[in-house]
Amino acid sequence: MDFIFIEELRVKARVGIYPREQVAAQTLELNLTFGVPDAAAERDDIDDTIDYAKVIERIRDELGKRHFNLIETLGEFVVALLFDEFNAPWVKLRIAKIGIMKDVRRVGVYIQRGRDGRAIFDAD
Ligand SMILES: Nc1nc2c(c(=O)[nH]1)N=C([C@H](O)[C@@H](O)CO)CN2
Repeated sequence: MDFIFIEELRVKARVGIYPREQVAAQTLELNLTFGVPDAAAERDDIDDTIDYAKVIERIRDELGKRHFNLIETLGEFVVALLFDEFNAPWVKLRIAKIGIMKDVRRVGVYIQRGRDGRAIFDAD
């Protein structure tokens, strides 16, 4: 399996348990890796792979119109989007809030999963 990675993607989203986080969007940083079929590289055709530009567009679009209490729930939503809309066989996702707590640069969630529910292996 080959892997596509998207690093340090900045996305605006409303996420958090506090009232101010429910009304105001904050910037999240996403690091995302997902599996793609080896056949894509062989045929050199965008239709055989997962278009990372479309992935970014869909994440921005969906996160822009919802509120999540927990960063974990937001993370599971993004992973489900990759499985359900893009048929990704394997996903690794790290999502961080930036600078929201004193003396903490980033805080967030890390999810790694195969579409069948198992963590198959690590892409690193
Ligand atoms: N496990 C979690 N703990 C906390 C979360 C969360 O999403 N998952 N969120 C918050 C607040 O919204 C925080 O971001 C405000 O500083 C606190 N704990």
